[in-house]
Amino acid sequence: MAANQENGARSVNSRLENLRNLAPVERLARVAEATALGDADRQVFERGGLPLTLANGMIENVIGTFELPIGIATNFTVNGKDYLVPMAVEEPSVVAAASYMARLARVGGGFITSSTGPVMRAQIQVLNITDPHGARARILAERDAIIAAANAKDKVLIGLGGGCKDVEVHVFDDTPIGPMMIAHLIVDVRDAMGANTVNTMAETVAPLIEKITGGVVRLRILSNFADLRLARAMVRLSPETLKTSEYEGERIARGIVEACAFAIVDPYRAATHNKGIMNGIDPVVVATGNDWRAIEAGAHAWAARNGRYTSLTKWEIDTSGHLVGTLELPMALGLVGGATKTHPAAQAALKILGVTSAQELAEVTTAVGLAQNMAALRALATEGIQRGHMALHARNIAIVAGAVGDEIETVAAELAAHHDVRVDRAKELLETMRAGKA
Ligand SMILES: CC(C)(COP(=O)([O-])OP(=O)([O-])OC[C@H]1O[C@@H](n2cnc3c(N)ncnc32)[C@H](O)[C@@H]1OP(=O)([O-])[O-])[C@@H](O)C(=O)NCCC(=O)NCCSC(=O)C[C@@](C)(O)CC(=O)[O-]
Ligand SMILES: NC(=O)C1=CN([C@@H]2O[C@H](COP(=O)(O)OP(=O)(O)OC[C@H]3O[C@@H](n4cnc5c(N)ncnc54)[C@H](OP(=O)(O)O)[C@@H]3O)[C@@H](O)[C@H]2O)C=CC1
Repeated sequence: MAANQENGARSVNSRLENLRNLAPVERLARVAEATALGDADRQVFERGGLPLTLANGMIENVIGTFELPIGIATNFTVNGKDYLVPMAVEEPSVVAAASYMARLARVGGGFITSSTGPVMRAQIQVLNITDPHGARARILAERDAIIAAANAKDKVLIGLGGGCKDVEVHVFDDTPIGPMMIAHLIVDVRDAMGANTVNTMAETVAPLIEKITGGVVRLRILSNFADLRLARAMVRLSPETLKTSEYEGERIARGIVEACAFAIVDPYRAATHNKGIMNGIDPVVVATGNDWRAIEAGAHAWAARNGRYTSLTKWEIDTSGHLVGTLELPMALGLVGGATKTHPAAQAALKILGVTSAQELAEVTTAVGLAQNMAALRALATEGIQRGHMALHARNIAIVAGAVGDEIETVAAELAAHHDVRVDRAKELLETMRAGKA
């Protein structure tokens, strides 16, 4: 079904059946039709996303560009709206897994999400003070003047309803270099990721902070522990939806809850469990031109916020026997700023996604993280990860072994069918195939 663009609102049907069986060019046509993607944006994907001239303006000492595949996760419904989700990632089975869980979730209405406002913290480190608590009191007494100074320069952000909203002070009485006072600017960055925005504010108010405290300011930089900028996703599935030909739905639900309990108590497992969540989140962050290091830093800081590294998700069974999954984490994503506007593929990806605010982007991305975690736990708690993952990884192995063109699918299918996904086996198969043709 084509996108409905009436009144600026867009409605997409994300259940693009059979997309997996099309050639990439046919898939692009189908996605473009479904999302009413214009010719210029389509061409971005056909030709390769980033011209060298633009790349050269983005970072230093550019010698070329580095490409990743971009796939579309289908079936997502978030807060009653369908999304086709662009994911830029090198790992097989990630896009398939997200699409699969989104297909199951949509039976019960999809994902429910919410978020806080787009609020970031900038930190200003103040040294050489013998009375850090007195300095704290002086800063808080001058709160309004500090906010006014921070907001003096960024007229665009203020015009959009954003800007510095508050000042917090954290005192560390005992550090390796003596007492330290850290002032935080609490800034609503609207649709930006906000790092440059808040860094500029922190540098602007630093002389005022020195004057008020009598100390010396050193670092003036945002915190990637964006604990005031949280996104949340929730999903609820019936056992009937979860069941497969091999496993009862109740068994799968219980297996997912047990797997999550393992990650809640054991940091060795939590690291892998959370990596599985980031398997869903990072590809959307990359595809939309956002800063994935910032998202990773925020996620893991949040996972360790109570002093012990733990699971980012929670999986439970409610009183009616439904599986309920939740994910909450910092999600500092922008629709403007950074590379989001510079990179043509990021712009085209945002059009496919059809989000209209940074908060909406953060919420959809969090729903993808939750779906990805569910896929991994469902597989791990039942048949194991290797069947589904290695079957799709087999194409990679075939390429490593030297397969080209049609040989890739043929060799991969043979490897997967015998659950023997190894490069040396792929080479043997190739030799046999080529000898047979010669
Ligand atoms: C891989 C699947 C989905 C196969 O699962 P399956 O049961 O073989 O799939 P299926 O053929 O029955 O298809 C079911 C749906 O999956 C999707 N799907 C299925 N195949 C494709 C494909 N080729 N291309 C596109 N979409 C695909 C698609 O949505 C399809 O529905 P349809 O739309 O066809 O009605 C499943 O085994 C799975 O979800 N496995 C988990 C995979 C995973 O988690 N991968 C991440 C990499 S492993 C890792 O790094 C993380 C980890 C595991 O360590 C994290 C942790 O430990 O927690
Ligand atoms: N630790 C970290 O994570 C760090 C990350 N970075 C990098 O910073 C970049 C992101 O910074 P960011 O501040 O988002 O980028 P930009 O400075 O590029 O963009 C933000 C600016 O865009 C303007 N703007 C226009 N429309 C809007 C809108 N709707 N909402 C909000 N602002 C709007 C604002 O004002 P105006 O037009 O007046 O500029 C705002 O200050 C990323 O590239 C990131 O990698 C940098 C330093 C550290």
